[in-house]
Amino acid sequence: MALPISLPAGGPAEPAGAAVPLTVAGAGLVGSLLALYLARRGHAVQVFDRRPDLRLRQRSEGRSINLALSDRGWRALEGVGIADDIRQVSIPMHRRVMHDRQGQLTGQPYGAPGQAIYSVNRDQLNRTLLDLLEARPGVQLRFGQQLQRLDLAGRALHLRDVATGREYAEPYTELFGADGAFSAVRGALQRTDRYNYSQDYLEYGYKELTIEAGPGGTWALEKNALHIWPRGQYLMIALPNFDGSFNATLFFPYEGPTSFAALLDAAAVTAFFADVFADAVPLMPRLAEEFFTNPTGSLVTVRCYPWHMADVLLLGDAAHAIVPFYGQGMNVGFEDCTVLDGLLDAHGDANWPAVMAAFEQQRKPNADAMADLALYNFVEMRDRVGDPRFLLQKRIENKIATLHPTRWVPLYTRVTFSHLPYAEAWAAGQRQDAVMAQLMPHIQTDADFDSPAVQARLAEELAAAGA
Ligand SMILES: Cc1cc2nc3c(=O)[nH]c(=O)nc-3n(C[C@H](O)[C@H](O)[C@H](O)COP(=O)(O)OP(=O)(O)OC[C@H]3O[C@@H](n4cnc5c(N)ncnc54)[C@H](O)[C@@H]3O)c2cc1C
Ligand SMILES: NC(=O)C1=CN([C@@H]2O[C@H](COP(=O)(O)OP(=O)(O)OC[C@H]3O[C@@H](n4cnc5c(N)ncnc54)[C@H](OP(=O)(O)O)[C@@H]3O)[C@@H](O)[C@H]2O)C=CC1
Ligand SMILES: Nc1ccccc1C(=O)C[C@H](N)C(=O)O
Repeated sequence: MALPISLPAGGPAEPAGAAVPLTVAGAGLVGSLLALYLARRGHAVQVFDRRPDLRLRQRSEGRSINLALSDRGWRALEGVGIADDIRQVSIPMHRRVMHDRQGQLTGQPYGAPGQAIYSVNRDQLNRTLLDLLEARPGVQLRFGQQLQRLDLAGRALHLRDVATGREYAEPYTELFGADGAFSAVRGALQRTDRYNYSQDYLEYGYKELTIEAGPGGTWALEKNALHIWPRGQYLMIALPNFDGSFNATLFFPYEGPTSFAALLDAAAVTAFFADVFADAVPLMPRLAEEFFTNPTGSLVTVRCYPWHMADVLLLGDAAHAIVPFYGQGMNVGFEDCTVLDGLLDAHGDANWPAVMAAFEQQRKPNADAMADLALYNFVEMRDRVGDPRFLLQKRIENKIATLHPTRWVPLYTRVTFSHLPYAEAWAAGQRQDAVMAQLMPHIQTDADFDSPAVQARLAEELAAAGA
């Protein structure tokens, strides 16, 4: 294909007779899983990423090292046959464990007995996906190739070889933008007429820190739990690793009296943590060093539309970056892959315009709902989980769910342990919140739930909510 551009065409030559490949921008979690789905359908696929091959480096770069994987993500991994392998290297977290300032613990199960979210190592998951991908015929992985500009009209990628600085152009037929929250593919769509785009940064940043393993690689905190230190205006969380350590993340204001801007030296950091996270500090011997060495990440919600234009489709964080508080960002992106695969079954592998149009119509409302849910869970995690009334409310909701299992499925369960569209889960959750707002003023203790007055009220509220 002739390119209407002046840069030299380049990149590895296509093998003679090979099918024209589909192109995936980004070999992160979603790009590599998507490419695997496409390759399994018999497509030739080329994937490029600006970073070097992560399988060649010794250790991770120290950013969002582990992730919570839940049912939607598992289903997507099952679709490419690697769920069982990943399960072997993941740690189930059955409940939240909240740490108050005195080090007192309270627990809150995530779902029914046996249900859990799973802590997985980002690098390990990405490596596994890349290994599988590389083993497929017709797949070309190209690392260290940065998309600098996309020519939508000319169907051409302008790439830069990061190691050599060489810039070159390359044609594409169908392009999948899975290049993350700061997507260059999306950047090109944004410059088209009537493109809808918004980005909302929180006034908070995040810092990843380490809770060290106990003696002999044991876990110094409860292993099968996600730990939360809710402190009203900020919080710290920790997810377990296989080696006995935990990855802790501090979500903290950028500015103000209690903020990153106010903690300027090691003494200030150590004193602050000793005051507010007293039980964690003895387990964090590298706290001050890590605090000043590890980067502070920003937290952004990106909404945009359309996701599909001129043989391009956005997926994963490129289409819908959300704040991490529900532990769903990767799961949404993985569900994108399952949905796209289903649409290819329905429309056929040659009908890309129909598939891409159906994809964005189906996914956009659900991605928007998940973005709202993630912000909702921010308030829950930093503040509400520390409130005994909130924990009482959650216990009451569990009782309602046990008594009326078909009429009351908890919001967390719908989001995390189901495949219900996120928009439906969110709408049901809002109806339940309204019911609980009516009920809770009549409930001061767990036992109050059984009183005839409360039961009568519950029946009325359930009927009114159409639950
Ligand atoms: C602190 C934190 C905690 C999180 N925890 C969870 C969790 O527990 N559970 C969960 O489900 N989700 C979680 N997430 C969200 C999750 O990390 C993302 O949703 C997920 O990584 C999105 O995958 P992706 O492939 O779309 O993007 P990415 O993983 O960012 O991959 C994008 C890829 O594109 C490449 N790229 C970028 N720009 C270019 C370019 N110009 N040219 C070529 N290549 C490019 C990048 O190098 C990268 O490899 C968390 C996020 C954060 C920040
Ligand atoms: N929704 C959210 O709040 C966030 C989501 N994420 C997601 O988490 C995943 C992994 O994150 P990680 O590997 O740490 O990725 P990074 O945060 O390291 O982002 C990758 C690259 O994006 C660029 N970048 C980072 N922050 C910004 C910013 N605020 N504005 C513009 N560009 C920026 C940087 O490029 P350069 O070095 O060229 O400046 C960075 O190297 C990704 O999926 C990302 O999509 C990451 C952070 C926040
Ligand atoms: N993975 C995360 C990363 C950052 C912040 C929260 C999470 C969670 O998973 C929270 C969990 N879903 C919860 O509701 O307790």
